[in-house]
Amino acid sequence: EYVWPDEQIDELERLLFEQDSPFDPPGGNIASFVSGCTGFAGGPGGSGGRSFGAEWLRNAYHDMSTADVTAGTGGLDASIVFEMDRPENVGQAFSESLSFLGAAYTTRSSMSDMFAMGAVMAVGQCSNGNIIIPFRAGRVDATGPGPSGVPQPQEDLATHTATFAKQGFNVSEMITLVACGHTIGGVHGVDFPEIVPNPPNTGTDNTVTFDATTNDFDNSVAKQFVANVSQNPLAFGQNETTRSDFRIFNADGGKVISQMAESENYFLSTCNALLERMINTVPRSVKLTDILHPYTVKPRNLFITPNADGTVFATGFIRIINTTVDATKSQVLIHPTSRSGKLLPVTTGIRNNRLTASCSYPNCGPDFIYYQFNTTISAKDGISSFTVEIVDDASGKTIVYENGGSGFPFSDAIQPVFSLSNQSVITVDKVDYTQLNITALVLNAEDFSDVSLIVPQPLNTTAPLSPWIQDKVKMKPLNKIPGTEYTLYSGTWQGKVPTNTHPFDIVATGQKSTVSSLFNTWDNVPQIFN
Ligand code: HEM
Repeated sequence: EYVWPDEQIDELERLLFEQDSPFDPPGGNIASFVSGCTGFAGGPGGSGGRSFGAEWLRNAYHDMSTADVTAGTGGLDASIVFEMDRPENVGQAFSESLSFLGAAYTTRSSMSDMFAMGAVMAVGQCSNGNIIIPFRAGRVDATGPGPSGVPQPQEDLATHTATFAKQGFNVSEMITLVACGHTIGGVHGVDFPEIVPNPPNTGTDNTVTFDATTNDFDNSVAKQFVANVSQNPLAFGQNETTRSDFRIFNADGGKVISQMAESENYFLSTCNALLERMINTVPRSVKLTDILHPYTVKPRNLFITPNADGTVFATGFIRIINTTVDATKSQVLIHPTSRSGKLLPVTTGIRNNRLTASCSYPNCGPDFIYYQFNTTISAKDGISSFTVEIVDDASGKTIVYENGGSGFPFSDAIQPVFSLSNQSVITVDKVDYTQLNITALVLNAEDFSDVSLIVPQPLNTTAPLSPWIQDKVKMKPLNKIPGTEYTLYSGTWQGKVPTNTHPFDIVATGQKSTVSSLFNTWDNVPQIFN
């Protein structure tokens, strides 16, 4: 069980398991772009005959393709974003993957982790949950292009065998991996006129799909190949030179592809295993985490607002896996602990019927229920953490979630006060700027020499992928709240429109200690429209 918070896990866990969430705008659900695995006729950036699911899978393979497992270099490292103009990377799959998956790129979710997750979601969605590739986090993004090395259809079998061997896959694995890739999507004549020369279906980028069930991650590609009734342009296309699938599927005399054709289960299980290996092929220096699983109990939006009467209002949401809690029969109790470790009065979590979350396709994870709590605490006591108790009213059984023993941290040492904060767009000399105006509560301000508002920004705004820099604004003390040890600070961060609204941090540093409130989403900051 995880201990919350965990900077390496939390954001990726949310993206992977909480795709449909009441807290995220609809566009925040990246899995929705591969929903149903169908082509996106009118979708943004898409045109008929294209499927984002197929593009995300191809994107992950091409990114991984430059791996040299003997040297321990390359692999899934997002270097593809610097390699899009190469002949081996023809087509809009890569720029579209970057724009859709890149929307989730943060200091806590590398682009390469997003590319891997895109493949997981594509295959999960397209197989209708028959393949759930386990996801590990921790991929590290390249800062420039890697060597060439993506296989191309006009190359001969010996070249392909050598290329796959360099990537760590033997001949049977090469056959499997190609069949697993070429079960969705197809060849687009607009990009490969030498393979699909005669527009067969104008208006769909002249696409010829690999098999008759292009929206299903299934073994049709193998079945049709073995039965000799395949439309796969890389197997039976008019151009013999580019029949790479034909040469590869026959590389072992047709053994593996026949096995895949005979058994859908075999097809699915070998694809699962090899695609997992594919997305976990990373430079030797990179250490991936264990397989991600959902938190049983995960807090969200823990806020503190000071009152005028020497108290603070503490509120938050608790996400609970729905098999752990019975919506009608369970009670969820929050046990807050004061700053000094004293137990404060218990408060009951309230379930809101609208606040449920889940992922988007079968088998990808559990459903969640959100409970909200709020409590008023004397500013003298303050708050440091809480535990969550789930009581089954029917049986009287109780489980306490202690987050590894110390409770879930919820500290009033430093907190943004959203009711006193805002965001807006201002125009200076005809240039638009986004302003983030944050007021924060700081306990025992005399302990700190610096209080800063930090909004990570790309180091290089014109590069397709850039590391982050910590764009820092010093916050100024406003006033001490009477009858408390809290001081309000305020700071304004400005960014040129279009602004990168990366989650922001508030950090107070002093000789004795550093306290922080990290990764706060702009969604909680009220907007002012000028
Ligand atoms: C010798 C190896 C391979 C060659 C020569 C090859 C070649 C191609 C070509 C020419 C296309 C058409 C792209 C387009 O028109 O947009 C394509 C599509 C595709 N490839 Fe491969 N491929 C190989 C291996 C793989 C592997 C190992 C995977 C993944 C496991 C994969 C996944 C895909 C997918 C999903 C598409 C469909 C893309 C779409 O519809 O937008 N390919 N491949």
